[in-house]
Amino acid sequence: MSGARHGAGGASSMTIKAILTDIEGAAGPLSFLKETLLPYARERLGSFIAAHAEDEDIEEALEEAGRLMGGFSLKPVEAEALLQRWMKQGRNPTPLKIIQGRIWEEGYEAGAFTAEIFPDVAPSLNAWRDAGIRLFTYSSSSELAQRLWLGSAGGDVATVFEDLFDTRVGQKVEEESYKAIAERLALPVAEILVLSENEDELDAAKAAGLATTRITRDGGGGGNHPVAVDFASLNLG
Ligand SMILES: CSCCC(=O)C(=O)COP(=O)(O)O
Ligand SMILES: [Mg+2]
Repeated sequence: MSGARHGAGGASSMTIKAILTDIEGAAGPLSFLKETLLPYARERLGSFIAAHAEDEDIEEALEEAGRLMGGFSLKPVEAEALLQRWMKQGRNPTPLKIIQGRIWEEGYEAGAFTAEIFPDVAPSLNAWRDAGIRLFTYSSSSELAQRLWLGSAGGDVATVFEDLFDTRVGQKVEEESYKAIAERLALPVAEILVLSENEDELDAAKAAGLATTRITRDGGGGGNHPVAVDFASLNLG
């Protein structure tokens, strides 16, 4: 078998060849991000930048942060203030996500926390893969942060995924990001199903022509997209 029917969208059921899933909110609880990961990063941004400003990836991230601000070269203290502001505003620019990922790596290694994954996720992913569906993530978190999360949640869930997309392909609320991913997958947009809890992300995916399902977890309904309460109840026909 090399795909599955997606009927949740109504009359125009189509063959789904790939699933692109969000992590926080769809595959794991948003509370882990909001109550554990973000505070951990917020408290350590200053000391991490001071200690790692000359690491190649951090230096590049800081340069990119300066470019996003109009071409400034940021002193460590200015960089910290900027990143703290972006976090407060709930923004996900790539340099911030790269640096957060590196801070979380230290947290995972120190045993400060373990990621949480909903129990239906791994069995559903395995079943979809066995049905011939190609699996991908697309998260606002960096590829490193995704690998850490997937590897920490009991068994390495990362192995079922063909690739992990992050904001280097574009922001999740931008239509162009989904078109770029479809090109990378070499699949027609309508054959890719996007799973997320976030309506704005799904609106962008739908505008690009991809199939969408909102994973609600709390059982809420409404909105512009088919809804499933979890991965196990997703209707792939
Ligand atoms: C993979 S853990 C960190 C999640 C994160 O940093 C974030 O911004 C939310 O990611 P999502 O998977 O909801 O795009
Ligand atoms: Mg999410």
